[in-house]
Amino acid sequence: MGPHPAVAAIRLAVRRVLHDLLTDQHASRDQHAPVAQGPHEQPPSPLVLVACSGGADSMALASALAFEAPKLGLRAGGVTVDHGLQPGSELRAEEVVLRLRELGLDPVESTAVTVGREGGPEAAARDARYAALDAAAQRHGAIAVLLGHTRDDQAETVLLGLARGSGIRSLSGMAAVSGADGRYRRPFLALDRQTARKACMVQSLPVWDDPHNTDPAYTRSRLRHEGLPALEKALGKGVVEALARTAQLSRDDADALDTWARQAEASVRDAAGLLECAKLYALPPAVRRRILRQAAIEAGAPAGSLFARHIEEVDRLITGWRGQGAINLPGKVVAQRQGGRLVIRQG
Ligand SMILES: Nc1ncnc2c1ncn2[C@@H]1O[C@H](COP(=O)(O)OP(=O)(O)OP(=O)(O)O)[C@@H](O)[C@H]1O
Repeated sequence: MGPHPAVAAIRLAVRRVLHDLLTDQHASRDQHAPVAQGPHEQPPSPLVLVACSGGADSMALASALAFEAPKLGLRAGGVTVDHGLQPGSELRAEEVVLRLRELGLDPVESTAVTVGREGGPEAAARDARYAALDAAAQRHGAIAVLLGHTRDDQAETVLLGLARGSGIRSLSGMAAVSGADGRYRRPFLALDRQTARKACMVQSLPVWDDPHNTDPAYTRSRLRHEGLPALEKALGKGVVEALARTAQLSRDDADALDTWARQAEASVRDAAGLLECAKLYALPPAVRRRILRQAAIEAGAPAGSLFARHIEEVDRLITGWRGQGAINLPGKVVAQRQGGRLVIRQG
């Protein structure tokens, strides 16, 4: 008898990503000159880490990685991050370490971080977590770090982006591949959370439910427990899948527009490299605003504090010119129109 369908589904999702990783590995090895090896020196087999909170999604992911990696000649390890946000969090992290070792992962480690305040509690925890995962990947020379985000997480991310009102890039949710050199992989992005939970249940894997996931103080938690269920009630069960599909479509659209904007950018600059307002005016707004945003970032505006409303205001120097003064942007960057040129620079 084969494995339970939920277990088969999580393993297949992981197998696909491991295959992609091996293909990438071979491609990059072919590009580089072969490394001289002594007669008995065997290069260690590549290591893939799973980032595991101990929750159902990442425990399911860890179990599938432990099963699939050795079959493909890969080593499987795990990292759990102790955010130190609740009393006893270090004990829980140690428990996760034990569970991962029981699955046969090696190396396994827990890493403690200090969570700051910047950008709110969720963003601060996320920043600290990714910094720790990056460091762990480097320390162990891992070729990838797997994350347990599911289709449901993707749907939540799309809704959060929609509510921010900031364009299709934020509707494109999380990428299946991201981070430095495509280090982060999300094998479960097309898998529903129920399947991951089921896979843990039938494999008798104990899981830990993060109290933050049910804490109504967190936006994502409210969305998960109130927002999405209300949407499903109003629009039907397919809404999660539709939102995840929206993410993929939006990502493709956003990528295409970014490429278009990069190509158009050179053609709207004069001989001195200044942006010409008349040429910008002739471009579609989606392309023009991307060029303006990029120019502001290059002038020193921090991307994370540059919002759609900032760019809209700069855009009005092009499309609604009536002699406005200089516009202040984050990072002390100033945008102003001078003699048919748009000048964006640090003020
Ligand atoms: N403390 C942590 N240590 C290591 N990895 C983590 C930690 N918290 C989250 N992750 C990684 O990020 C992914 C998404 O986490 P998040 O808390 O947003 O979602 P989740 O649905 O609650 O996931 P899970 O059920 O695995 O906890 C997890 O699946 C895991 O891969």
